[in-house]
Amino acid sequence: MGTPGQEIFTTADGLAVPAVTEEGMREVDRIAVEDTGPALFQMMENAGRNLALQAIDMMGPAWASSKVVVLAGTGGNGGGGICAARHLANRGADVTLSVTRVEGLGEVPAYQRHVFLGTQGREASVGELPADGVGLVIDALLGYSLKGAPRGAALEAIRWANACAAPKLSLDVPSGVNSTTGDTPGEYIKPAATLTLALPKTGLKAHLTGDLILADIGIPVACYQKMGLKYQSPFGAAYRVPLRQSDSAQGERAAISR
Ligand SMILES: NC(=O)C1=CN([C@@H]2O[C@H](COP(=O)(O)OP(=O)(O)OC[C@H]3O[C@@H](n4cnc5c(N)ncnc54)[C@H](O)[C@@H]3O)[C@@H](O)[C@H]2O)[C@H](O)CC1
Ligand SMILES: [K+]
Repeated sequence: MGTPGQEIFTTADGLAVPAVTEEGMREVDRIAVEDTGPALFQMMENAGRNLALQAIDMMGPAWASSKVVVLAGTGGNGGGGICAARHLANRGADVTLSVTRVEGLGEVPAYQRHVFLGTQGREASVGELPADGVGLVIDALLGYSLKGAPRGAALEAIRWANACAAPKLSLDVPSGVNSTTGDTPGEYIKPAATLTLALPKTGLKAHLTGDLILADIGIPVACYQKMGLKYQSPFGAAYRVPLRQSDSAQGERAAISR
């Protein structure tokens, strides 16, 4: 379920965390949904809440007066972004949500949007997004189900984000990056940080992710054991922990910054 490549992900304490391919992560999801839990609604809520907290950390003390733009796709990745948009708006942040195709939203992401619509947050199409004054862009366009080069409304949103000077925070995987291989078949987001869910993905190369943070979405150890993964929880008392990658690109980055 892990490898290709020699990706080794470790916490600051040196604990190794197993990486999974798209197929491996789908299997985690399947076991959770059909057997151990949590349900998709719960996992997405945990993802979105962690994402909102990470966004607040990135914006610093001025977060409540910063403009946040949340770019959301139609699938599970978008659902986490919409959930984060609600948590931020509930706290009085200035949030604009842009969903690529509202009519294409899956059931759980559509429910997340229904809840978001009860907040003070705004919705806008990509063409209506502010050109400047944005403090943070949350990238929840495409996750581990990316197939080929981004196209259509997702591509338009990636282009808008890449032209925007604000730092980006990607959910699970930078949109446009293949979560298994790290390939970029077309345009892709270049984030300052990536918050990945449950387990790191094999394609999360250091030169693509910015800071890499792992978020707990409530999956029990039994789920990973059923997959035969050697897993020890890296979270301790936290819900988010920074990870280090030891792929060759990180070596290159370290060499450049020395
Ligand atoms: N256990 C977990 O880790 C959980 C992860 N979650 C998040 O869900 C996504 C995966 O969700 P999924 O619905 O499978 O798909 P995506 O959101 O990645 O993609 C949505 C949608 O995008 C379309 N698409 C695919 N390729 C392209 C392309 N090249 N251009 C344009 N559009 C494209 C396609 O139609 C897809 O359906 C995972 O990454 C996590 O963020 C859940 O929150 C729950 C548990
Ligand atoms: K993403």
